[in-house]
Order: sequence, then structure tokens, then C-alpha cells
Amino acid sequence: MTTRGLRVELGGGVILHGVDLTVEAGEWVAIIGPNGAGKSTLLNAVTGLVPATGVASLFGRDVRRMRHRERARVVAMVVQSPVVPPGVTVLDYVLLGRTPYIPRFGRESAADLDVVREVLVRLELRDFADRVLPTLSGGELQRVFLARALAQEARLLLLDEPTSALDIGHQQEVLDLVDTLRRDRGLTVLTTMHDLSIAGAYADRVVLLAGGRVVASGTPPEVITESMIATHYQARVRVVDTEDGPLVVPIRTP
Ligand SMILES: Nc1ncnc2c1ncn2[C@@H]1O[C@H](COP(=O)(O)OP(=O)(O)OP(=O)(O)O)[C@@H](O)[C@H]1O
Repeated sequence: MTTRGLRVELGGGVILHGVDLTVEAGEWVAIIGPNGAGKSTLLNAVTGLVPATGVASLFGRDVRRMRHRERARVVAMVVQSPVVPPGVTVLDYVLLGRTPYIPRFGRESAADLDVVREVLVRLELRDFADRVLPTLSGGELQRVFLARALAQEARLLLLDEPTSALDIGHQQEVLDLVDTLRRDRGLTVLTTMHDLSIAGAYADRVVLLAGGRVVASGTPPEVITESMIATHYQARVRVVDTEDGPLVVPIRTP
């Protein structure tokens, strides 16, 4: 996945000022940055959901030249606050992830149902299959949104704050699952993340976005530093190097 000079204007303002970003096949890149930096906009521009100028290509193809169905087989995205349709069961919602494979006017195949069942098991959602979405807790819903994206079996997974509603156990479970899929199936992963320690623990590379510009890019220890965080988040933190990556600890103001 590559962007070159990606520029987005919304509501009369420039939100992304020409972003250059490459995510290699099989790589996990975390986009970090303060609120309003343009992280979600960048994911939306990569999938063609917001109008952008410059280059956005997925595995060598210009995203704006791809048909919707074709794009949905290549890239799956979980937005920050997906619409929760009333009256739809978990099973039917996750089955929507198979839409790009189901012929027009056709029905899902047994193979589609197998994929959905496997994803439900992997995300511990099997017991929820017949529940309607509005009855689920925030964390259960977040796993259902991810399940739908995984059911899409796309090569590129874009996740906007994928674990914001999850307890620490489910955070680990979901991120470990994404990491396993990356290792086993060569999935390419681009996530936005506010938890810098988690970003550093899972991502191969971290890209710091501020004011719609890439201000740093590198390995987690290169980017997640006390001075970088002070400058761009106006936060006082201590960064402790561990073998799992930098651990970011906020310092309470005296
Ligand atoms: N449709 C829009 N019209 C006007 N401004 C917009 C629009 N969409 C986003 N913005 C602005 O663009 C900026 C970047 O928003 P974006 O959601 O990409 O930031 P973010 O880095 O994901 O933030 P957060 O960490 O708070 O989720 C924000 O200032 C936001 O208000």
C-alpha cells in the first residue's frame, strides 16, 4: 500500500498536506498522533472514502480506479464508530463481510458460512451469533466489527482504533489474532492507535502524524520517545525501553 503526496481538503480546510506512506506486504504499521492529526482521514483516503488528490495505490493499483467490489476483496476497514444497524444479528452482520464474494442476486455459499463461523469462533463470538447488535456491550460490538472485516479475507486490513472499547484481555486477544493472521496469511496491517505502548508492542513501524503531516517514521523506539511525545502531544511521560518495545508511562503533574 502506497500513498504519495496524498492531500485531503474537507470543510474548506486542508486536513492532509501531502502524505507519503508505504506499507510493505505483510508489514504492520501503526499511525499515531494527537486528536485531530488526520489519522482517520488518512485511512479513509487510502480506501477512497474521502476525496483526495495525489497517489493512493493498493498492491500497485490506483484505489480510485478499482470497482467497489474489487476493492472490498483487497482492503477491509473497521472505522472508529461504525453504524450499528438495528435488528441485525451478529451472524448476518459478519456475513456482510462476504458480500464481495456473493454473486449479485445470489446467496451466500456453504464456504462463505464456514468462513464466518471460523471468524466467530476465533473472536469468541459464537455464543453471540443470534443476538441483535444493539444488545451487545461496547467491547462485544467492537469484536463483531472486526469479525466482519476479517470475514472479508482481504490482504490489507485497516483498523481505526481497533481496541479502544476492549478490556486488556480482549485487547491482547484481538491484537494477537491480527498478528497471527499477518504471520500465517501475509496480511498487511495499518492501524491507528492512541495507546503508544500497544502500538510499539505490535507494529513493525510507527508513523507519527501531526497537523496532517508525517513528522516521524521508524521503528517503535525511534519514534516513541519522551521528546517526540512532549512536542506533539504536549504530554509529560516517561518512556521505558523493554524487550517488547517502549513502555509509555504518564507522569502526574505535581
Ligand atoms: N467532513 C469534515 N469537515 C471538516 N473537517 C473535518 C471533516 N472530517 C474531519 N475533519 C477535521 O479533520 C481533522 C482530522 O480529523 P481526523 O478524524 O482524521 O483526526 P484523527 O487524527 O483521527 O483524530 P482522533 O484521534 O481525535 O480520532 C480534524 O480537525 C477534524 O475536525
